[in-house]
Formats: sequence, C-alpha cells, structure tokens
Amino acid sequence: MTVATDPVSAIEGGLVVSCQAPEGHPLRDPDVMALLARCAEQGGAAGLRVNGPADVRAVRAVTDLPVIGLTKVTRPGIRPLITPGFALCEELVRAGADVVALEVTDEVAPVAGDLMGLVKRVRADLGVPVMADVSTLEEGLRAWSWGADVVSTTLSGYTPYTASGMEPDLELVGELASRGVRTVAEGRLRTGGHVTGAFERGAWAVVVGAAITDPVAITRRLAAAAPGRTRR
Ligand SMILES: CC(=O)N[C@H](C=O)[C@@H](O)[C@H](O)[C@H](O)COP(=O)(O)O
Repeated sequence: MTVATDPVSAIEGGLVVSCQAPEGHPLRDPDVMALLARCAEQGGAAGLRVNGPADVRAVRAVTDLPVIGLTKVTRPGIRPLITPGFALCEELVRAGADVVALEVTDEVAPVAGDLMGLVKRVRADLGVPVMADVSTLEEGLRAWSWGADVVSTTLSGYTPYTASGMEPDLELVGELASRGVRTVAEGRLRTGGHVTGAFERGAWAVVVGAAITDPVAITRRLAAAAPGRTRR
C-alpha cells in the first residue's frame, strides 16, 4: 500500500504507535507487528514506527498509514543504536518506509560518522523525510539546523549523559518546540495526561510504544502493583 500525502504533515497532532519487539520477545514476528499495526490503525493512530526492513515490509503490506522506519543495531550490554548509516536507511526505504528515523546523538557520532552528511543524504538521495532521534536540546537543535524534518525526544534518558527516569521528558519537548523545532514527544509516554501534556508544550505529534504494543511491559507494570504472596 502507498501513502498519498506528505507523511510529516499526516502525523501532525496525532498519535504514532511504535510497533516493535526485540529478539527473544514473545511477539517477535513481522506478521505479529502487522497485526499490531492494524490494531493501531483501527484505534485511530496517525502513523506507525517500525524497526527493521522485515517488519516495515510486513506493516507496509497491511496499512496506508505513514510508516516511520528505523533499524536498531544492537550492542552487547548497552542500548542499541538507531539507524547508524546510509545503507540501513536505504534498506528501510526499499522496504516501504515513508520516513527514516535515525539518531543524531553524540553517542552515535563515532559509529555513524558524518551525521550532518547522513541527514542531508537521506533526504536528497532517498527522497524521504528524516526523523532525528535525540536525547538533549543541543542534539535536537543541531539536527534541526541540518535539515531534519522532525526531531523526536526518543533518546532522552537513554544516552549516558541524560538522566533516566519513569516519566517522559516533556521539558525537552517544550524547550525544542519553543525554539521553533518541529518536535515529536517520544519515550515513556503511557497516559492520556502525558499525551495532552506533550501537545500543550507544543509537540507536533506523539509516539507511544510499550504502553500500547508490549504486553510484557504492561503486565510487568501492573504485576508490580499487586501485593502477590505477601497478601495471602
Ligand atoms: C530508546 C529506544 O531505543 N527507543 C526505541 C525507539 O524506537 C523504542 O524501543 C521505543 O519503544 C520507542 O521509542 C517508544 O517509546 P516507549 O516504548 O517508551 O513508548
């Protein structure tokens, strides 16, 4: 299936649902990701965020919603990097991604090389918008100045130099948006209050993943609130 309108405009004011499951997760199957994508579409999602060409291809086949593709490159013991190179971007577009998400962080720079060149090349040579996944205000402003079409707070709390926590970094959303950056709020959003809070701070769109598409995480959160055997 194909997307008619500009994908960045299509997600404005909307909810993007991240349909991802890492290796070893019970839902790790491109066909399952496609089912989750259909659920998201029926529920009113404006777009989808999908990891890896196989999942992008499976999701593309069942929906006309804009698909934001990324490829996580795993590293032992530490967080994966997000789409650190042009060849990965090319594969995603070939699989049907309408937007490529790639990280623009100080942490990825030694691996991905010339990040400004990467952002520009993806837009120019592949003809798709870039979503820059960042963790700080400086990274976001840099990515925006290089021509990223949208900047997402995805990695706040995940780089070694940002503080992790349970709550989404809506402060960063506000800081970026107030400087005129087209900003997506992403990372740890799990309530209606988080979504409205992000839009109140000027978000262009929001991305929600685990709170919708990861039953293991949802179960873990609710199980932690149950008293368990101590109660009996
Ligand atoms: C840090 C990182 O690699 N984040 C990834 C980016 O694609 C995904 O694992 C997240 O699920 C996504 O950002 C949505 O966030 P949340 O699942 O918290 O709603």
